[in-house]
Amino acid sequence: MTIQWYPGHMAKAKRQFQEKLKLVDVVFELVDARIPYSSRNPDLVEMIGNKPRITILMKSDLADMKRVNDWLKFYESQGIYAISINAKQGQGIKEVIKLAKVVLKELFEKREAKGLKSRAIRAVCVGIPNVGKSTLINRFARKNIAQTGNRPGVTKSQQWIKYGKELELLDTPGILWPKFEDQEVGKRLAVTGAIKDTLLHLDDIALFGMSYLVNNYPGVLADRYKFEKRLETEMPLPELLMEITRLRGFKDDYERGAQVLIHELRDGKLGRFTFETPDDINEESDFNE
Ligand SMILES: Nc1nc2c(ncn2[C@@H]2O[C@H](COP(=O)(O)OP(=O)(O)OP(=O)(O)O)[C@@H](O)[C@H]2O)c(=O)[nH]1
Repeated sequence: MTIQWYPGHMAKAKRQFQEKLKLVDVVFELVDARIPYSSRNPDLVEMIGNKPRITILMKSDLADMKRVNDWLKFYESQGIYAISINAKQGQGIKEVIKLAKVVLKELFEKREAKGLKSRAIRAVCVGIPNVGKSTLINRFARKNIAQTGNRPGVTKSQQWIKYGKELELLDTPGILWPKFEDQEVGKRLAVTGAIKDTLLHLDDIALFGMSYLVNNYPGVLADRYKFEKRLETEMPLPELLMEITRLRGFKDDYERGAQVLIHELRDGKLGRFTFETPDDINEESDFNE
């Protein structure tokens, strides 16, 4: 599902998320490991205030692990708890819980010192559309289908998913909008499939993806579409896209060529890529503000 965001939508989404926030100890902020900067909502930090946050880099099976590790180091340098997982295959779920326990250790020790009954950690997922919120929630749910049901003071529609005795997760996530701060961010969101193709021309997305690959992952396009590697730099990219279209057997159907290239890129058929590095954005943003 991709939502077109309007001010009314944004205000409502914010309100709904703030209601959920009241119920939890920790927020799982989901971002796409291929675009950890562009897929975050910069308003989140202000929205959650002092509440602890863990940033989860989703879809790491599609991302460039070297760059993902650079991102994890970057988060650490900023004092942000972060972890990369592959929710589709269920990898990293236990590590998320382990990290949540570390993050909340002090808070839970204080509760104990006050003589409060021990209980599971309560969490909520939040992220932009398509980032993998439902996939992650389902991963937690499969472990223990039994839901805790409604609890006094909890809105009827809010259900908790229990993961053993350790974690309770709200079964509905917070949904926040992506911010199209600039063209570049918009293109990164489009190339990974976070926003509707109709918002940008297909060939613009394809050409952006191709240019990124040629500059950062040379040889990948040539290997996939079986042309001479030197063409990646010698041929203007629109012509190269035309060539790829022909090589794929679509004659001069440039749109179809662009579409297939984008889909193959998104699905990981060309390899694993990350479209931004901490160095690209270091000066643009503070992740803690
Ligand atoms: N390769 C890969 N794909 C994933 C992963 N997690 C989710 N996906 C895919 O990403 C797409 C979106 O996942 P969802 O879980 O529906 O995302 P969502 O954030 O709940 O989306 P909305 O309902 O639009 O807000 C689906 O096609 C998933 O299969 C992952 O770890 N790896």
